[in-house]
Amino acid sequence: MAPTPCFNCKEARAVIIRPKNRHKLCRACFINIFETEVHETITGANLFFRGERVAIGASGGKDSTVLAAVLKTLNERYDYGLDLCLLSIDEGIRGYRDDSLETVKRNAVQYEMPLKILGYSELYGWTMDQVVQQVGKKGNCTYCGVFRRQALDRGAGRLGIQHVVTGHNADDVAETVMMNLLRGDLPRLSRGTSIVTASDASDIKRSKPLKYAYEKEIVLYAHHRQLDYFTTECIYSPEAFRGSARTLIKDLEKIRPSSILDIVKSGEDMAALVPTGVSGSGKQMAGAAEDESAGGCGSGNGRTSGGEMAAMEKQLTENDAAESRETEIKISNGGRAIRGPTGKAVKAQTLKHCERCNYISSQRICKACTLLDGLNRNRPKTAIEVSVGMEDEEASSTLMRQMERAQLSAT
Ligand SMILES: Nc1ncnc2c1ncn2[C@@H]1O[C@H](COP(=O)(O)OP(=O)(O)OP(=O)(O)O)[C@@H](O)[C@H]1O
Repeated sequence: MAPTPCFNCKEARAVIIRPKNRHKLCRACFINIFETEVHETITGANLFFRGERVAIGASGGKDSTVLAAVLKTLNERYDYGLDLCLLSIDEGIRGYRDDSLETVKRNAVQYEMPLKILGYSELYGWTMDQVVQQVGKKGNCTYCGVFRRQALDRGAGRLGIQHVVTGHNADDVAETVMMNLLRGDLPRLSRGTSIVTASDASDIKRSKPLKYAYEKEIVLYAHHRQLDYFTTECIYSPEAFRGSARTLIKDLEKIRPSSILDIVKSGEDMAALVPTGVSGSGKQMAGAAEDESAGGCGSGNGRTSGGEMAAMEKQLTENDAAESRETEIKISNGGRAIRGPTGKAVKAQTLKHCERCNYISSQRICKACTLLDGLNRNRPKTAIEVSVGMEDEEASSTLMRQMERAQLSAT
């Protein structure tokens, strides 16, 4: 059978069926179309200004690696004039983040971008391994998510950078829309849909240049550009509700590929109904700093039903091998109040700074400090349990330090 020509250039052989619209494309056209679409997202939303310093939230996974590669390409091709760097948060998960950070270090060399790594242990006095030891696997994603959002802001602050971009893609956004729709939280749905989250109270703006890129296309792009990225998923379990929303999105995509973008668009339309003081999108927002969709992690874990993405990556590798042999807010419509997940009418949030750490928060004490309080209260018990069986000098001095810290936090 004669090879199918590329839908775009009509010349080269098509080797990719685009997940977004089923067009058959050659490698070069697919790469070019993918990059052009991200460029259009960037220019359409006026994401950057010339001379801007931008930190790429880099986890070493496919999304942020593709984001770094595409931004480098577009910055050169269209002369954006951006000063790009990589910012990685080390959550302290042995056997996962330590390995993925090795990938980020290689990416820093490959893309000639400076890299800053900031750890939870340095910022909070806890690694995620210690948190999980204390709280168990269930619910640990909440700690990790809250800590990471703040860590990205703090990392950017230390670098004197005011814009952090993350690799959240269309699937992530659709998932957030779905989750918040199912729990009846329109303000949060609106924040998760917004391409930019920024706050009057914070210098740090966050954005998602891959907002309209399908996860499957990100994998294809990474594969066809032979990018160096880390595939292992987080060893701790994902939040069950998020996992179910993911499965639902993936199932819908199988039946109707446009579902993902349709859900994103519907989310945007619904977001438009939410007044900015409530939604927190745009520059007037409140509370987005602490919003769960803002800083990752959706956790790659459980992202796809039945490890679909892993299977796709495996298939791609196999194909390659084969190839080588070949205030109460009313909406205008009806004047009904916007309701939050508890069914109560949502009031416009007032921005404050956390009394402990000064981070932006709609509460007196921010979420991270509240979580840390709980962890630190139980620290002496953990410190003793953790150290059972540790006999060397280093172990006992670690124990002493932990005990001292626990005592300090208890006073
Ligand atoms: N440890 C981290 N350090 C810096 N940025 C991070 C980190 N974890 C997540 N992010 C940012 O948040 C985005 C979404 O994270 P999430 O864990 O949901 O990702 P993912 O879809 O598996 O992304 P990736 O493929 O980039 O790991 C990432 O693309 C990245 O930009």
